[in-house]
Amino acid sequence: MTIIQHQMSGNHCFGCSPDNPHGHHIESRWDGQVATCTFQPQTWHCAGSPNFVYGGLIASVIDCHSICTAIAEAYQREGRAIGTGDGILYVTGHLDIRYLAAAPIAGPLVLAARVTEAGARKSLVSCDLHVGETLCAQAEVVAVKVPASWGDA
Ligand SMILES: CCCCCCCC/C=C\CCCCCCCC(=O)SCCNC(=O)CCNC(=O)[C@H](O)C(C)(C)COP(=O)(O)OP(=O)(O)OC[C@H]1O[C@@H](n2cnc3c(N)ncnc32)[C@H](O)[C@@H]1OP(=O)(O)O
Repeated sequence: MTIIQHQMSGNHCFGCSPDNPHGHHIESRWDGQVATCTFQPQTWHCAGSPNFVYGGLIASVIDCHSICTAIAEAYQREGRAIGTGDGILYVTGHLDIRYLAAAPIAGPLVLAARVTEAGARKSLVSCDLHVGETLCAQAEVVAVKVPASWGDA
């Protein structure tokens, strides 16, 4: 299955660049409809309790995974393989997360995202985050298309 981040060049993102040495290096697997991501939290990613994952980390992985899903879907809508031709870039306009259950630090966090509405300037992305059978977080993201030049170093 296509790993979205492996198809994009010039990505320096803390959450999703494969090349940022300090980043999370998330990988989003795209099947043409749904993107999935498995992220293994480390002990230092804990919240106030050592047993549960910090909410900001959850937001971070949801954010990147959802934006990369929007990018993948936009290339698909244009009939192009991800990363080919003129660059397509989206940023987060709005991120709305419901934290439904504390996420056990043992993880892994398993994310599934899909584009629910796609327009010329923005896409809406819905993302679920499970640990095991438990739905720990559910998010709605507004991904806004910006010029590819925003990705310039
Ligand atoms: C040669 C190839 C090169 C390729 C290079 C690629 C390299 C990179 C590769 C891979 C990258 C992977 C990237 C992952 C990134 C991770 C995610 C982040 O962390 S992103 C950082 C955090 N986000 C920001 O910093 C945004 C800050 N905000 C802004 O810049 C603006 O406010 C922006 C762009 C979001 C909106 O700008 P406006 O207001 O001028 O846009 P208007 O045209 O008015 O809106 C367009 C549509 O979006 C809606 N919209 C805009 N902002 C909204 C908001 N906050 N909430 C809801 N809707 C919003 C509007 O209602 C409008 O919708 P209607 O078309 O009318 O239906």
